Amino acid sequence: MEWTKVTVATVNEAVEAIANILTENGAEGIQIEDAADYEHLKAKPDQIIDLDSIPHLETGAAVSAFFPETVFVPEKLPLIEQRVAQLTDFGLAIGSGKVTLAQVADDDWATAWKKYYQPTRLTRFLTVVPSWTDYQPTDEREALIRMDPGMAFGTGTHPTTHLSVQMLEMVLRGGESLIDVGTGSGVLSIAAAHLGVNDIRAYDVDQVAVDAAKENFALNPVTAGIDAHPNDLLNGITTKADVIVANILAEIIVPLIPQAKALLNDNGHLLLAGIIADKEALVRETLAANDFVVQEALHMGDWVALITRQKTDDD
Ligand SMILES: C[S@@+](CC[C@H](N)C(=O)[O-])C[C@H]1O[C@@H](n2cnc3c(N)ncnc32)[C@H](O)[C@@H]1O
Repeated sequence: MEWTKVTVATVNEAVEAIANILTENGAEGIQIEDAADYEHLKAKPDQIIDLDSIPHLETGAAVSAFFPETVFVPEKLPLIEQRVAQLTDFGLAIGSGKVTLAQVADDDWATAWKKYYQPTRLTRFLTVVPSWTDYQPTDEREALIRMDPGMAFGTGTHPTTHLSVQMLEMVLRGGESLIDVGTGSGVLSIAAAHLGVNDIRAYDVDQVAVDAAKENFALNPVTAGIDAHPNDLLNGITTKADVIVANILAEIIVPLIPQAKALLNDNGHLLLAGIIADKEALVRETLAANDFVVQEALHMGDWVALITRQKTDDD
């Protein structure tokens, strides 16, 4: 079968939003090349991957989407171009936003993105591993997150996911309850289970993500019994949790903050990632207005992640 490959030239901060636009318009696979990821990989001496084997960009980012023959892509293009251009209304830089088309054979894209996705050590104890490799832990304390990302965001190697897993490792001690808002491929729930959380609820507004998360939970013995559910943020959720984690764009985090305030147990933590540096002030203002204090800020490239908790009488 032949596929139409639509590539949008962009920059790091718009990658996720553009991938969403392409998926919503019928793409059945997404491939992301991001110079920021490659820079990040280059900086990590403990990386397991063969860097020379990775196709990469020197600057900027490119999001490619693969459309099956059943989709007439030229008809979709004006809408895709318009929606990409509108991302600037949300304060996202989109780079050139130039859209190009190519015809590719089935095997080309299936193997291209898999080649780019290699075992990656996210923290000292957690390594994310594509489900089709037979990678084994190098020491007894290394736990594996096995993933087939399918169409959902989150191979586990994106800087915002990386920061989220680091926050989980810093905050969790074992035995907590946790809500994963915007679970995507389920990677953060799997990480949380490895770190000892025994009550996990995973939600995503996108049914494709919910299905991918369920499949990935089944791939990992540690999350084998856990379910994922469709839900918009925390609307309608009434059961409290010790930790709420969300790796979503800042604009979506803002309405989440008051919801999280109502659903956190005493001494609980709200962990926020997916915040581009320009939006950090907006998120911090909303946190302060809802009586959260920022305990720690983590940075990777232009991305910021915040470990927060409710204010106490001692603050
Ligand atoms: C950046 S991805 C993060 C995926 C994964 N948690 C990770 O860290 O790799 C953001 C996810 O949030 C989901 N999302 C976006 N808006 C949402 C909303 N209003 N409610 C729930 N999920 C949402 C998207 O569908 C996407 O799967």
